[in-house]
Amino acid sequence: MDKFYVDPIASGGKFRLLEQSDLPTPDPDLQFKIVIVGDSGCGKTSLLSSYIRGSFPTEYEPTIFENHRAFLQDSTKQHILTVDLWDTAGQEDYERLRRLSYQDSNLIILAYSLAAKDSLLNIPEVWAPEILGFCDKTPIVLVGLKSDVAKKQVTPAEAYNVAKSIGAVAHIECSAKQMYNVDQLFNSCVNVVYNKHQAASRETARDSKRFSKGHFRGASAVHAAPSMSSKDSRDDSCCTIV
Ligand SMILES: Nc1nc2c(ncn2[C@@H]2O[C@H](COP(=O)(O)OP(=O)(O)OP(=O)(O)O)[C@@H](O)[C@H]2O)c(=O)[nH]1
Repeated sequence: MDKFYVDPIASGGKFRLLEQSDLPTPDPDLQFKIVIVGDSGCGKTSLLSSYIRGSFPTEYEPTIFENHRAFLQDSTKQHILTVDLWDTAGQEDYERLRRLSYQDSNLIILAYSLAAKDSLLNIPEVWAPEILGFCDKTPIVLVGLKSDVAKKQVTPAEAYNVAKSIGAVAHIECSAKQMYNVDQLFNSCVNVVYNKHQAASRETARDSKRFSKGHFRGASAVHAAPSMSSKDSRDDSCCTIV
């Protein structure tokens, strides 16, 4: 069995993280929000630091809440994406605050530590139900952190089964400490949000073409329009807390 998998929606493009100093104008309609959640101490903050700053934090400080804005360019250099990365608290004390983070998210990175079996067991027990409660249409990427540890407590088969059971679009192992697979993880995540956005734009363009050609004239148009709009709202992966 493969250690990792990446569904087609999480692959295809290559996105390069840009320095703030050489930043061309970002595309205003290509703005995405990615939230990372998982057990306290599983390595979420270190992963984000490793990706954005290229450095591994030496001290552990429990996160309450933190945001990072990243700009990425696609390989054709036609688009600049704005990606807001939301770091959340794994600690129970900050549960209420964390739950506010899910609003309008385009993707959830659900993290566990390869050095702590409980953190994987908590994926279906704690984290998947919490995510489903707030944004049941938002895609999930499962990530196993601390892949550098000598004694792993999680087997590839166990992680694979959990990933499949929660419907994750990808499962990847990373090490923030060794910078292993970190760029690949975020590239997959950005592919998911970008591919979904492009698919939705193509759908909208097709719909307006059909309307402009008059395909929805007459009685059938009255029925077709509402069902299309309800499908659009189901396909929109953002979640809203009410
Ligand atoms: N060996 C190893 N240790 C890591 C790695 N990533 C993080 N750690 C260590 O794990 C501990 C917790 O890391 P954090 O990134 O702060 O964990 P967190 O998930 O953000 O924790 P909370 O803020 O409490 O939710 C720290 O002592 C890190 O040094 C890694 O890739 N390998």
